[in-house]
Amino acid sequence: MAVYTDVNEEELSSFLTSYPVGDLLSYKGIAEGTENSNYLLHTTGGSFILTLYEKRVNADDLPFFLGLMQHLAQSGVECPLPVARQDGALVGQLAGRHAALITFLEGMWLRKPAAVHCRAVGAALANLHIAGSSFPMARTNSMGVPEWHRLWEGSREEADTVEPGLREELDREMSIIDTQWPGDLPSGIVHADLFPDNVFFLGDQVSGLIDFYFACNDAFAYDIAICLNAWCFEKDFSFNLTKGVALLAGYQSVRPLEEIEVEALPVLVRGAALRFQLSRLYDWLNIPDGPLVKKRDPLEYMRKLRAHRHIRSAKEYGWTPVASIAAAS
Ligand SMILES: Nc1ncnc2c1ncn2[C@@H]1O[C@H](COP(=O)(O)OP(=O)(O)OP(=O)(O)O)[C@@H](O)[C@H]1O
Ligand SMILES: N[C@@H](CCO)C(=O)O
Repeated sequence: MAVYTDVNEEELSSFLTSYPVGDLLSYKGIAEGTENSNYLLHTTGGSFILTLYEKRVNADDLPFFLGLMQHLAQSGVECPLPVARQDGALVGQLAGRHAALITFLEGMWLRKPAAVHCRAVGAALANLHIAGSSFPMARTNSMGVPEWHRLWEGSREEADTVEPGLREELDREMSIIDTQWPGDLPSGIVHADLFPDNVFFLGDQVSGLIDFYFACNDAFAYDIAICLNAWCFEKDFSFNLTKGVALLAGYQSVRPLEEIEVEALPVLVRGAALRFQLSRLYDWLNIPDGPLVKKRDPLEYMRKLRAHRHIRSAKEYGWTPVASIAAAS
């Protein structure tokens, strides 16, 4: 559970007087998420999510994240709308943290997404990429390759305590990525963390995307690579090609991939697995255990990474040219 910061009723009620949301009826901490503290609020004005930003979110980035949500919501992407305070600001202060209120989205995230959901998420991702192109702000990826080195430096010495041999294996992965990571791919606003728990569904339709706190400017195909990792593996760590086909076809139904992106896909997928392997390993080794903190499996992405080593082409992830998708449908 991720409630790092407790909020009492009195301070919350006082905080809410700055927002046009009426009076507090009830609130409770949300037992999911790992980065920030989240509360579900019911007020006389409706239901909202209150987020208190914890240490990994830089306060200077909040105008970008909240402005992006506002821009995407206004461009037809289903995502929460930040609620402005009476003075127009989107960010306030609560319990010693920067805090924001966003609208509550109906729907639920899927523990076992099927191919039909992978297709829908692929299309939603491409819509986000297109809608993001008119967003005027930019943000460097704070979880890009330079940060992977920092995470690795902070984990390397103790890596073998998690699994013998991990240090040598990840040293090799880091040097492969350093030499093969592509530049100059089509880029723009990316979500950078579009895992199943960040996509809500009503039936088979996407009802909303949440958690834009890693969003940044980066290669569109890297965002697809993150989704292939997060959506298309089975519990036994085998890659489900049917889901890969569906996700990529959904994406290409909105934005066909350029050849340069198709060529780069295998190394991007491998790098995306490395990114989550490193952040989870770092957290596993460096964040103190606590009853309200859920740390994620530090080896899940290692197993995915190992599966990627055998893959050489985008076709093995399910990519097919747009013309053959059209001919088949
Ligand atoms: N707008 C929303 N509408 C409904 N529920 C929401 C909304 N935003 C967040 N939630 C709920 O809060 C949970 C945590 O939110 P979120 O994923 O943003 O937190 P986080 O700490 O940043 O987590 P993560 O580890 O995924 O980065 C979600 O799983 C969801 O249940
Ligand atoms: N989606 C990330 C958590 C950070 O948002 C992970 O599963 O490691």
